[in-house]
Amino acid sequence: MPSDGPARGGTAIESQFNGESSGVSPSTDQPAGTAGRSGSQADLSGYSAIRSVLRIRPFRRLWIVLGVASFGDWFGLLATSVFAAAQVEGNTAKGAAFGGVIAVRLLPALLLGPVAGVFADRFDRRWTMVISDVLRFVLFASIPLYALSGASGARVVSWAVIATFLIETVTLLWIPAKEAAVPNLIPRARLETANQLTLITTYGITPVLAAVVAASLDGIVRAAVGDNAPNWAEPAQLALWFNAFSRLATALVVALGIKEISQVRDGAREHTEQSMLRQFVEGWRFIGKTPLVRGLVLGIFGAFASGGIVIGTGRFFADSLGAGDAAFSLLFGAIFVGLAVGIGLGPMIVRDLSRRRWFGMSIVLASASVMTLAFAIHLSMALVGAVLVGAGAGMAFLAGTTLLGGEVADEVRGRVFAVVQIGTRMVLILAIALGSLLAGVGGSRMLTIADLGISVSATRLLLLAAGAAGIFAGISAFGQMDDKKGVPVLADLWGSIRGRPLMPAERFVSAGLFVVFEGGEGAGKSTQLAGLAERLRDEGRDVVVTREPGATGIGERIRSLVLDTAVDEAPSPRAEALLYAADRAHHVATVVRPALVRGAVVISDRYVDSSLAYQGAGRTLPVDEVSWLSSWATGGLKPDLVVLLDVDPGTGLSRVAARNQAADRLEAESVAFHERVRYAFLDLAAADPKRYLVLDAARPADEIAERVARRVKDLLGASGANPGSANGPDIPVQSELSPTELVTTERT
Ligand SMILES: Nc1ncnc2c1ncn2[C@@H]1O[C@H](COP(=O)(O)OP(=O)(O)OP(=O)(O)O)[C@@H](O)[C@H]1O
Ligand SMILES: Cc1cn([C@H]2C[C@H](O)[C@@H](COP(=O)(O)O)O2)c(=O)[nH]c1=O
Repeated sequence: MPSDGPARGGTAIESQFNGESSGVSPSTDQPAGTAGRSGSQADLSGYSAIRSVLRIRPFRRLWIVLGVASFGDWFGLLATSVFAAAQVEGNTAKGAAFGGVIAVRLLPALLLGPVAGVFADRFDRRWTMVISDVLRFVLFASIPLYALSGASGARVVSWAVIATFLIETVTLLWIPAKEAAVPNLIPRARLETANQLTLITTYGITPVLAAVVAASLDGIVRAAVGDNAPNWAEPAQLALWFNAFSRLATALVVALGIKEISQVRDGAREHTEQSMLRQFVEGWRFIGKTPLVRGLVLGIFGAFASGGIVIGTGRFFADSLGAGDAAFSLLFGAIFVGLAVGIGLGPMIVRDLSRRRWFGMSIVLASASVMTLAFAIHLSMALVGAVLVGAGAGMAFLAGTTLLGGEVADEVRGRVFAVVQIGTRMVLILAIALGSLLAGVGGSRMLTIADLGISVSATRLLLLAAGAAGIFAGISAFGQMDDKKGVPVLADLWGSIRGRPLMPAERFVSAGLFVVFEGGEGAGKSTQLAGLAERLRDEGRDVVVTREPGATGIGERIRSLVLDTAVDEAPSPRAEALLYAADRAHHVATVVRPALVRGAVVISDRYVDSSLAYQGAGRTLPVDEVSWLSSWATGGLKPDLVVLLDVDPGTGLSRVAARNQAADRLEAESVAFHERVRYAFLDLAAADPKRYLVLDAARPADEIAERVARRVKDLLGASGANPGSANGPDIPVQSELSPTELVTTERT
């Protein structure tokens, strides 16, 4: 089986990029779930992202030799099987020889796999790779050499089987060493692109190329040397020689050209002091105890199990559609097309979606598509389903490998990869075997429901069950790994596709209460806010009175920029929205949050809703964009209570005019503008009545003050906000944005 999988980068060693990294510094402290992505990465187009990855010399060299070796492996896989079959006479013997070589390739993983990862974490990975490749060179070359020695066909096949077993055993040591080493060559930000590149090379380009070359090799050889070609020029033997020398080339390049692979970090050195048994046990313990890794492993196994069922039942399924072998090949091809689409285009589609979420969602997509196959009544439906199965599986594979590389520590990476690699093989083989066995045994029954004749076949029931199991695995993986708990999944996906993923609320513990006064011009906010503060202070509470814009030094300057008509140049609507957001970000970070943490009652004259009403409805900017901006600026902090003083713009503006001060830039806006603002406020309140207290601002000020005080008192009773203490209570009170409320677009 081709042995070079994706690169799983995580921690980069800066010195490796000297002169070649185009100044991108590696990052080791990205938040969970973002492995493989960063702002800079997201900004790069697919082509320039690939170019920037290939500028990293050690990775470029490795990618080239791995491409050649992968071609050699596919070529070798085809060749060894055909070669073995060619050595014996009769269909049964040929079939046994062909199948024997394939089966023997899978066997070592089952027997020796569990210890392979320990080698990768224990010994120098470069030399593990080099020695493994030299051994593989010798073993691959030994098969055609033995055939040339004149040994009987049966002996040659026996040796081919033994050599293949040994090659696969050595490969088991090589894969985890390579997988665990490559992440150290690539900065996290470029990991996903590196994985795309290696996956497409390994599972897309090289197998196709190998199949084409294998199919045309016979003709090429005959054209070159005529019909009496010497034994060594037999296509199968040539393929084995190529496979052998490609491994020698890999060994040489890794030994002499990619010395960076040998670099070991301190943590890894400590572990080499442990016994192999201890390291082995610790590897399993790590997988069992770490939710992320557990989720990844479960998800990958689930996806491979449903994939295996699809492959195992493929032929029966094609028959159930009334189509034959051609349909089976088409379906198989459709899955590969889907895989390529998922791996190649997936990241461009989902953009900055959390990779942890993407992983679970992709498994659910693949599994749901498996389920739809069960209901396909026409080949065209089945083809669409098969493309989606492939796309989901491809995206899950890419996300999973990137996450494993980016978030599993270097010192256990080899063991984790070994478990994944062995587990997937076992699950795949079992699922294929079980799928074809059950589909064959189960046959198909015709049920008549009402007047409809419905064919219920075991194949379709199996597909249904596999899809359901896959969905279960995907949802479980999602639950274990989710790094944006509570943020609505579909809205997050949709937002990400549009370039605006939702953010989880920033973690912080509030011990206070956050009250905001909102309303149009002259509604009486300042009057009410001052009254409430006074009452609370009289009760001995720690009260912080603040406002937007202009509560801080920076805020004051922003206030002047947006409102002061003496500043000649009026900001454009988008600039205005950004300025308010900047004021808010600074205000929340330096005034509001610290006060809430301390246990104070924070009362603010205006907050996020003003932006939604004025910049959104008033200036007619897209409200969801303004909302996203504010969410980002505040880290998702929402008030506990919004007191909306609803006023007719005519009344409010006349109160303002009575002050005999020059109108600021927004007060000077048209009545229609202020009407839009008023109704936007009312809409916001209607969408979340529990959080709002809407009062008629035309009522007497005292009456309004009473109503506000009563509501705040209730809240203070419920929240336990700290009266007068400079230190918050030990028990945190949740004042954070409830995640479902992040999508303020929904309410507007
Ligand atoms: N309920 C009320 N009835 C009548 N007048 C009021 C009432 N509340 C406040 N006022 C008066 O209306 C004017 C504006 O009040 P205030 O400054 O409190 O409003 P505001 O909403 O803060 O205004 P701005 O939008 O300019 O910030 C003041 O002169 C105030 O005395
Ligand atoms: C926070 C915020 C405010 N505005 C507008 C609303 C008012 O016209 C002024 C603030 O003046 P006030 O006398 O302090 O009420 O700014 C806005 O347009 N967008 C916002 O986010």
